[in-house]
Amino acid sequence: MAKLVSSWSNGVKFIPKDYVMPPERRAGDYITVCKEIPVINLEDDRSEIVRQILKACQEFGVFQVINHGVSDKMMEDMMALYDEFFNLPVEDKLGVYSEKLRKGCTLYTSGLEYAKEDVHYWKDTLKHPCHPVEEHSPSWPDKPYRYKEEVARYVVEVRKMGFKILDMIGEGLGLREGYFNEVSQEHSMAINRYPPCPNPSLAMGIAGHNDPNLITFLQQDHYGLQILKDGIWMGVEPIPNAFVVNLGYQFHVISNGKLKCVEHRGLLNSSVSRTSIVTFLGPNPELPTVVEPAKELVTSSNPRMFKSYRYNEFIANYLVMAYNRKSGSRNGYALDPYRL
Ligand SMILES: O=C(O)CCC(=O)C(=O)O
Ligand SMILES: [Fe+2]
Repeated sequence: MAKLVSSWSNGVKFIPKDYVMPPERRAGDYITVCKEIPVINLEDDRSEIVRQILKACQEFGVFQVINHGVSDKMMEDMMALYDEFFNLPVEDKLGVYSEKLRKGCTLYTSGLEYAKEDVHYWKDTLKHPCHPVEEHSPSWPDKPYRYKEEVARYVVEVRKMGFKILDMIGEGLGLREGYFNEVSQEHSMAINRYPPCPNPSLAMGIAGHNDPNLITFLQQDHYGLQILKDGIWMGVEPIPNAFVVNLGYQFHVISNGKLKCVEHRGLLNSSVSRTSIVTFLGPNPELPTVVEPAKELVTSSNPRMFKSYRYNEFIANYLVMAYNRKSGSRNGYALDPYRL
């Protein structure tokens, strides 16, 4: 518990040695904010939105949405809730704390397994499954007392928005309605907390990665999220109450390479705590759900790019690779075993 960055870093003037990244794992050069990442208004005309979303997925694999139906009040309340959660006394968080990521509701620090890391990340994360709410909410934190009620409402609203966006991507790709039902059964959340860091250029919040799932919806308060595009790291502008939507590996496979999945990372700042509230939709990692390129998207001019595989096997393999990943490994390496 004492290992949580949020419980020991307040007021520290220097970064402990085991948080100093070797030079090749630091942020390095980047473009602070990329103004080209599309911001899509979900109250526009539907066919126009479908066109914009598809273009964004083809060019970037990421976009932001505004007027998405999740109320400003709900989003602000969620940020306030997590601020309170991470500031709770240690005793109140013990019930969910673990030294490594595990199934179910977990509060952990740094990467996937603190004890095995040579250098740690300046981040704490609360992660839990969300859907069906009645099944999972008993495992969520007991404090703040309003946690279960507020998060349950957020889960419902984000889910509505998520499936609406999935429908529109499906329509843009020419897939039948409900195409993504099987591959979006798992709905989980991760709330990342990056306390202020006395020297942000030496440490790292979360290293470059692709999300393994289908699609991710991220709410952020301050700057820190960056994407890798054409070999250059670029910041994603924090727009109050917008969601950043990024595609995970499964979308790249199902779209037969037509849509990009984007590599991204999280940087730190020296003055404020940053929080990201992240919702993941994807296949259930426990089940042998088959993932493969949609038959509609395989043509003689766009031959099949990936073998079919079972998602539970993919995720087991992904985790092994994530644990063993060397810095600088190529974007998309986790899909290599399945490429044709
Ligand atoms: O905190 C962020 O902005 C990025 C978090 C993220 O990429 C993740 O939780 O998968
Ligand atoms: Fe991510």
